[in-house]
Amino acid sequence: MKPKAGYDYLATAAHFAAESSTGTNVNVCTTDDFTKSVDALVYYIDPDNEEMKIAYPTLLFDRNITDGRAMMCSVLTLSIGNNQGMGDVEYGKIYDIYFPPAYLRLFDGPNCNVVDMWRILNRGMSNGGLIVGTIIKPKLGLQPKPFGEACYAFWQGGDFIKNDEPQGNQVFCQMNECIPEVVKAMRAAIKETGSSKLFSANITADDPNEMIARGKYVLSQFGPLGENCAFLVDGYVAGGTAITVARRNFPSQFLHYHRAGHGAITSPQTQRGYTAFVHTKISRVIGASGIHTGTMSFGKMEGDASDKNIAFMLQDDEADGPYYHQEWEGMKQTTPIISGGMNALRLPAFFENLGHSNVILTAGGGSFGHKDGPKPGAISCRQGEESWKEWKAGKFGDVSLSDGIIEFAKTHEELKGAFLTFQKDADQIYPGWKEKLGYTGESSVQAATFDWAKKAAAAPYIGGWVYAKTPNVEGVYWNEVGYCPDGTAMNLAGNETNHPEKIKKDMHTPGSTLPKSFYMNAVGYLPDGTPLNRAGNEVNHPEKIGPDPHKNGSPLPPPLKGYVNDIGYTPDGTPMDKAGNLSVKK
Ligand SMILES: O=C(COP(=O)(O)O)[C@H](O)[C@H](O)COP(=O)(O)O
Ligand SMILES: [Mg+2]
Repeated sequence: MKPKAGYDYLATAAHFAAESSTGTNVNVCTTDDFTKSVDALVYYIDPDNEEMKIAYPTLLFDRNITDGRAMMCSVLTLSIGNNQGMGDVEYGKIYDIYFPPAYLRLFDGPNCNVVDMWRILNRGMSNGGLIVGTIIKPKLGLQPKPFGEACYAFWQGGDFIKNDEPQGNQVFCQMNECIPEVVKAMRAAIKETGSSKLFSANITADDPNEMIARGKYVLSQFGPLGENCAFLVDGYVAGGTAITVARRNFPSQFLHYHRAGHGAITSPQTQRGYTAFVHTKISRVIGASGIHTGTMSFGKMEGDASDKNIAFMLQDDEADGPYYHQEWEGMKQTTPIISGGMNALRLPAFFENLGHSNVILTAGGGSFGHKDGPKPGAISCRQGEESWKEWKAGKFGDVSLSDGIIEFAKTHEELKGAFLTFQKDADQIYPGWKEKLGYTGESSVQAATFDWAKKAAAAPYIGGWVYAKTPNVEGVYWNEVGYCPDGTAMNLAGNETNHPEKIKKDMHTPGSTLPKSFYMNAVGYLPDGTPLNRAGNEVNHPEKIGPDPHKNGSPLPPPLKGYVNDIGYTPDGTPMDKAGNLSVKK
């Protein structure tokens, strides 16, 4: 904390503590002995280094009326509330915060974390290693079908996909069309790869009811794959309350804390607020399963190699912050999610700095930017971990980390592909890589030369479609294709088994395209009048834009599966096809 010019350090510090506890700028006649017992106390000052330490009696902090538990918004309202705008304070920022264990226990803490992901991925319960993940890119602008195809393509090699933090229910990619595509892609990918897959769906909203509605909808679509589904919450912009809404309403789902916006207060350029360390520590207290921790200077976002202390504070049972030693007394870990400009080439040094690879990676550009596409992009990241482990185990002899990784790349196409794709990184991190890998090309290989959508669509289905019930309807029940979690193909699942004579061929073979889908928004217009065949990512592919399927006065497309109420009877016995407005239909 720094006082404004002309103000005494101790007096300002005391005012700061008073304003964040029992006091105001003057003495008030209502203060009594009890009030004084809950004053926040300044117990240390070092004016030269602009440091002060304040002890808050935990009694000051508000508790729930529902269950007596603590709430972080109260801690923050006091510790980083009014004091941020006081006339005698130049600036004040929290660099560390300590929670006495008895008080810490009153917070929810995480219920799930990477351990659950390892279990779902059949990697045991400890040291399961890197979760190779991505973010669906472009950040916005994909419609449901290409979104599902992007998931399908990445899951061929990777484990985990998250919605990018602004993706939700945009008009061109509504949840009720997009999520089924994701589930379809997940089912097919699980079958093909024989490995489980994970998806983190963004349920952030202003309204807790909306968040809960989104969460319930997503789970209803994932069905038996529910545990493969995490919920992403933009925890800085929507606030800790949104995190708690997710933590308490969906305690069994991995709670993915995205921190977009945090730089406004945590950046080292900012003299107010609190640091990324404090922000991240708080996320464990309130129950995030995983939080973005930046890349500790190895990626594109602000950060420092010493930020590994953030990871220790999140994952260890006791750890040192810059000022305080925290005991977590068994509170589960929050898993660091490393993200922001990461790719396979940057991973080995990152792991070496951290000392382990038990973290979640989300590499958007690092996967979808790989010259050969998202599958090799994902595999290259996994190889980034493997190569570091092999180097550490001495497999390449007494060579530098950089030389060890190059050695590994000689026999691993995907990692080699990362060198060819991310040449700028390769030049910086792996000097001499071109000669050592025998690469003679001059110009940089442009990322995204790979048309993953085309490739995903290349292999046709064997056997064709069996649901030609209504020739006009391209739509199908999306769960007619895919697999149950135990690998049972949908054509052999459920009541189909009672009618073996009717069982058709499995419509999906490894590598085959996902089934055609009919989107209710494939026909129609955005509020500004843009026809949907020219909306969103379609404009990036003018060669693919088809005619607008709707003309003035033309009939609307047939419904997917009829009206739910076109069969049956009303309570007075009227058949549904004669009820309501159908009774006047000629
Ligand atoms: O979309 C991305 C990264 O995309 P890409 O992998 O293409 O760079 C994330 O939102 C950032 O990681 C946020 O930063 P942080 O993780 O520091 O909160
Ligand atoms: Mg993002």
